[in-house]
Amino acid sequence: MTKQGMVVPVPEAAVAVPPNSAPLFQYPPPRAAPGVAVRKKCLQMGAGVGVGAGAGRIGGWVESMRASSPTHAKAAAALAAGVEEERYAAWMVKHPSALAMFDQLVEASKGKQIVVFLDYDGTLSPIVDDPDAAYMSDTMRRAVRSVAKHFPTAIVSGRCRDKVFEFVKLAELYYAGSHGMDIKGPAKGSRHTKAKGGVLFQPASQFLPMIEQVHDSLVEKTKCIPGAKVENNKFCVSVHFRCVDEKSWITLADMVKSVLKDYPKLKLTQGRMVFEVRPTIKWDKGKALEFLLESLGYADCTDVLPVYIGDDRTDEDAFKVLRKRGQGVGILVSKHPKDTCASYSLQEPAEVMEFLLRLVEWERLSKARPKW
Ligand SMILES: O=P(O)(O)OC[C@H]1O[C@H](O[C@H]2O[C@H](CO)[C@@H](O)[C@H](O)[C@H]2O)[C@H](O)[C@@H](O)[C@@H]1O
Repeated sequence: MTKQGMVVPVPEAAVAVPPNSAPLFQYPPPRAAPGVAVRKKCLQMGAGVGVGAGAGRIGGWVESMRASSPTHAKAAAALAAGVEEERYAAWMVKHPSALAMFDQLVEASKGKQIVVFLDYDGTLSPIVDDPDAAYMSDTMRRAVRSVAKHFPTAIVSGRCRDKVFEFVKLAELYYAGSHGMDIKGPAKGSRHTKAKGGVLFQPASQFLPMIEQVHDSLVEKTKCIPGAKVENNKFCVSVHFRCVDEKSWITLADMVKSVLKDYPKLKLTQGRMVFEVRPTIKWDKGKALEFLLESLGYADCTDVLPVYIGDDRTDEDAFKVLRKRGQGVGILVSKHPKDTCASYSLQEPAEVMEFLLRLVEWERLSKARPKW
């Protein structure tokens, strides 16, 4: 553990470091186990995709679109060859399971206030074809409700805030919709803060009319592509290609780019089989995390431990903030090796739920434990 209390996994057995050569928790974490070929460091995840890209970049677009599909045939072939398995094992050394490392992780939180940040799609609900049907299970809802009883808890999503609230249905949480551009406190108020419910921050409000226009143009332009779906997320727009035939991906990408060329104040990023159209303002999930910590009174505190769990490229902005602060626990939800600034991993929403329930149980027991 560092001075600031950053928890970084160094699973002793897996890394096989001689006992006294390194502290148990190091920051930044060792990037590789001896003898393991490690790929490059954190990519510029979530970086904008060139809107005015020319023909030379088309190959890049397709690769990028394919990369957001874990079931792509190429990946399956690589898995069969065992390459993927080896890569996964090496990746797990760098990003061990937050469940396997749970005891060390909570040990490092002693004396600190844990604040929990949860992405929605792919973290609390499984990824499904229809974005309107990405329901959260009742058991997951109960787990999140229990977490919020013990720790300040926020949902940080690319979705429009109202939509994500419709799915989560818990009034006691903070919600940061539109990739953090629409932040609201708990409707019921929370015992964790004196802040009354209500909108806390909407840094992109002047973009509303522009986003409406772009949404309508994108709907019109892409309606000839079977399976394409345009989603209005209030301060941003998603163009889904999960259900689009791969042969039409480039056409779809070109359509999105052609609409955006008239809007230099908007940028394009890519998520899981989705293009995200967003204002160019310097605001993202990482900024939302910092804003919420500040609202909760933990701006420059060393006695706080933010735990952020997410599965998407846009969550990387939050993982980066935790690394920069030298404080907190970033957990990527993924079954596949990905370039990430997160320190830990969980495979899927079911594991996220297990992790949340363990956190609640640990907190309950630690309160019941006599303090000598
Ligand atoms: O920040 P998040 O809460 O993870 O939101 C990111 C995007 O999530 C949704 O799309 C993703 O989930 C869909 C439902 O499982 C899936 O069909 C799609 O392919 C995924 O990209 C949401 O629909 C988007 O608007 C969010 O931006």
